[in-house]
Amino acid sequence: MGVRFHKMHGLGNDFVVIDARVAPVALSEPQVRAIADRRTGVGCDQLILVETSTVADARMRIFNADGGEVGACGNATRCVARLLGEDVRIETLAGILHGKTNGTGATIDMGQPRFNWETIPLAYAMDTRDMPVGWEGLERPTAANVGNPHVIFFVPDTYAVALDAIGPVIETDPLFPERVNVNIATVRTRNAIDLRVWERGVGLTQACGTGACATAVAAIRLGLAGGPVTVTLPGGDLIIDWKPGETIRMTGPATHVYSGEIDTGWLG
Ligand SMILES: N[C@H](CCC[C@H](N)C(=O)O)C(=O)O
Repeated sequence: MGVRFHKMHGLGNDFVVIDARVAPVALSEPQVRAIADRRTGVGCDQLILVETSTVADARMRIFNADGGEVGACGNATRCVARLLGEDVRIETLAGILHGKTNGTGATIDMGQPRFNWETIPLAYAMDTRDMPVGWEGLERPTAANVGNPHVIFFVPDTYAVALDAIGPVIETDPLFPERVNVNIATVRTRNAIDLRVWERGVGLTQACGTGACATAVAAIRLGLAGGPVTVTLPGGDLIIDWKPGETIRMTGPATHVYSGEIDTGWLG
């Protein structure tokens, strides 16, 4: 008797999705890490548990590859929407999200962004539009919470930044009590942004849906862009639409690769 799962991804940000609505599944942090391991496990950036909900069509729980449970995952939300149906409401730790599937993906209403330092959260008060901090040449970022914490640096060339080196330093800086997702963005036009992300609890990913949301919203808030914004990540494009006072709409692909079964004997 094993645990059935769906291997899915959004622009290469990949997931093991376990539908636990019929038979509940409880996984410890070490078990999540074991499943996420790309050599000895199935391999994924995040493990997603789909459970029953009393307030929505289903509840989505999100676990990073390091085993930690977090509040939001944009790319996985599109994948879960495709599993659930055409027009769905998904309960998450960050609130109830509304999703509509289309041809090869989905549009998700990701809720309203938050900007106050306490909501990011930061360890002490500061203006999150232009933060008086810096790390090895990356200066004056901005921050947003879109169900999870993001710090965003606007730079001339995102691909010139050694994100694999500086990402973990910023992710674990004491300024961020819950750690943080690190976004390095280049605004190409008012409707086009290049983005790379060092994800909290994972590392470099091919795409980050909440990172694209946080970055597009930050650019619009700072007057650098106007919605809808095409955010180009290493894995491809997401379309983010937002105006101040509105909720964020994210549109992009969601791919089902295969379904399989994890041997619970191995899982321990
Ligand atoms: N690493 C994120 C969760 C997954 C976000 C990303 N995969 C997305 O598509 O939004 C965090 O710890 O908040």
